[in-house]
Amino acid sequence: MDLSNSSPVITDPVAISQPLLGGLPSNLMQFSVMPGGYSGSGLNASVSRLKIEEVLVSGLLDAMKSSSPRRRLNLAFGQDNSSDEDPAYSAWMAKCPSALASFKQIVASAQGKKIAVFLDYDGTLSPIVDDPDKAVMSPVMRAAVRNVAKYFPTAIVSGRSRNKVFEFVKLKELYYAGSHGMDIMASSANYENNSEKSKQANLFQPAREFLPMIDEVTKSLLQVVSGIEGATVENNKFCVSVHYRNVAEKDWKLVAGLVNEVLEAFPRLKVTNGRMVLEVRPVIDWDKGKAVEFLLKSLGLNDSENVIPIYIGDDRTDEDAFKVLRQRNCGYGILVSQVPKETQAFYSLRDPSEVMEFLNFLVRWKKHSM
Ligand SMILES: O=P(O)(O)OC[C@H]1O[C@H](O[C@H]2O[C@H](CO)[C@@H](O)[C@H](O)[C@H]2O)[C@H](O)[C@@H](O)[C@@H]1O
Repeated sequence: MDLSNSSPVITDPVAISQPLLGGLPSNLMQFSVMPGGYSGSGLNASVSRLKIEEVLVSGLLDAMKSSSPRRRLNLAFGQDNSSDEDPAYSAWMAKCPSALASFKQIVASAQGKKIAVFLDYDGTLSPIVDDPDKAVMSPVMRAAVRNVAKYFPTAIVSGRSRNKVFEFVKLKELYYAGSHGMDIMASSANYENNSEKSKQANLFQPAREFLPMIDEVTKSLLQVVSGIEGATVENNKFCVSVHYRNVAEKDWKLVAGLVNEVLEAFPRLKVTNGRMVLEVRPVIDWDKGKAVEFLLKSLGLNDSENVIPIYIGDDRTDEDAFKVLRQRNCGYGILVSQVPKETQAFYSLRDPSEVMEFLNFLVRWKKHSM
């Protein structure tokens, strides 16, 4: 499929019009990007403004998870079952049951249908670590993903840049959507030695217009956080991450304040809060959910009667994908979490090791049902 002209470039809400979609294949016309968050003639200031309290709460929750004394003790003994004993977690599990325990129901509903697998990267395929450059995927996890891709169309949908996540995953047989879905390679063949022209033809980059702005904001962010110990900035091509995982808690507010200040000069960018990371990205109506819809459509898997998409992710940005699956009333979102969270997912898994187990279950089930 040639997607070379299909990236609708958005410069101005008023300028959004069909001619921009000239080269988009007709079945993908619905994937035009509308500006999200614009209010009237300008941007609502709250769109880009970060709620500093939110940074504190979500950062603290994340920190608590990795530092609770009981969990540290359990980990030291090679087990991590602390959340089993927590009544709040058990109550949550009743609403969002384990995808391992519910495996039979999941595959029963997929009988005679085609499963498509969508996987987030950080916190899903690789454990969360302090240094984002060291978030490698274990060889056993890679083998599990490779096996899954032998039987089911499989895509990685990550906040990382597409190239970076490919460097971690290293599997040419998958589809990749980087930058929170804003950089989609709709053909796995393009990780072979194909020409630049053919690679471009299969790219869908709805925020291409924002590249210079992202480079510019990266420079400003690097400058403002340079004095804060532990703060780092990661350019993810169509979005930027400001990491505060290694920043002293007393300075989290400062980091959030500085990011807010920088964004005053970039009204077409917004910021959201992930796992101890502030994610700056274009204000366009495009997210991981839209990316999943796009991939389903472009891979010929849009038949919701006969295709069961399974999306596994751990982060807030994955909620957009869970929501899409709920709204389509097909497939399952699976949240990776060790703490109760408000979610649109149907099922849960506790950590990447359970994700691997689930993927292995899928492969075994498929082999036996063939
Ligand atoms: O959509 P994802 O693939 O989950 O990407 C979201 C962010 O993931 C990475 O940051 C997270 O993982 C790091 C490594 O474990 C960790 O150090 C950091 O605190 C986490 O937030 C990535 O580095 C970010 O750029 C992504 O936005």
